[in-house]
Amino acid sequence: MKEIDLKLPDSTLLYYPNFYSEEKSNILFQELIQKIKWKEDQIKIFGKLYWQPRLTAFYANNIKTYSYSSLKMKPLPFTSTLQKIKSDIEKLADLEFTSCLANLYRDGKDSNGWHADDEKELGKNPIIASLSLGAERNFKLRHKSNHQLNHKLLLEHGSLLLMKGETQHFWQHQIPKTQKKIDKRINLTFRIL
Ligand SMILES: O=C(O)CCC(=O)C(=O)O
Ligand SMILES: [Fe+2]
Repeated sequence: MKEIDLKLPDSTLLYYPNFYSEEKSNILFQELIQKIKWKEDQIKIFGKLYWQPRLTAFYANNIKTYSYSSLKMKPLPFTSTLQKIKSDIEKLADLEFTSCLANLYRDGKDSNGWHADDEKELGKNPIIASLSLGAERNFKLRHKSNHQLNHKLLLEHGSLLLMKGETQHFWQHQIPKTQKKIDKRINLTFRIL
């Protein structure tokens, strides 16, 4: 499988543009759009409630909750499709994930603001596997101590991005809004909790 090492400092970022074929990705996209229990959540920022600019769902094979942005997500049991995707990714990454946070970006107005996946429950150097399906979106990275040090990666349909090592310690990432008229995008981030 084609592997692209982004080779950014203080990080390990590996990109697999064709983790799933176009045909397989189309099938998975349709299944996940229908079967995932997508919901709209409110998050609190400095005491004020806002709708999160995307839909989310949380799945796991344990009962550990995931907390971020004042949200506490209780897991649902993995669906068979998610379980299959999880095991495909585990073969490549050579480790086992417990949990999956799913994101649905309905259009270009949906987004995910600057953050690092550095919550305590993920451990010291978390390994996160991020699968993209549907519309392509830009993934932006910036170094925490120098925002001039940044990178842009187009996350393609059927692609997988592995974030490892000290990436979450030194870097933030985001999916910015876009003015372009674009369709839905699903992102699955597999994690160990
Ligand atoms: O949608 C993406 O590619 C990124 C999602 C993300 O960063 C997250 O859920 O923590
Ligand atoms: Fe993230």
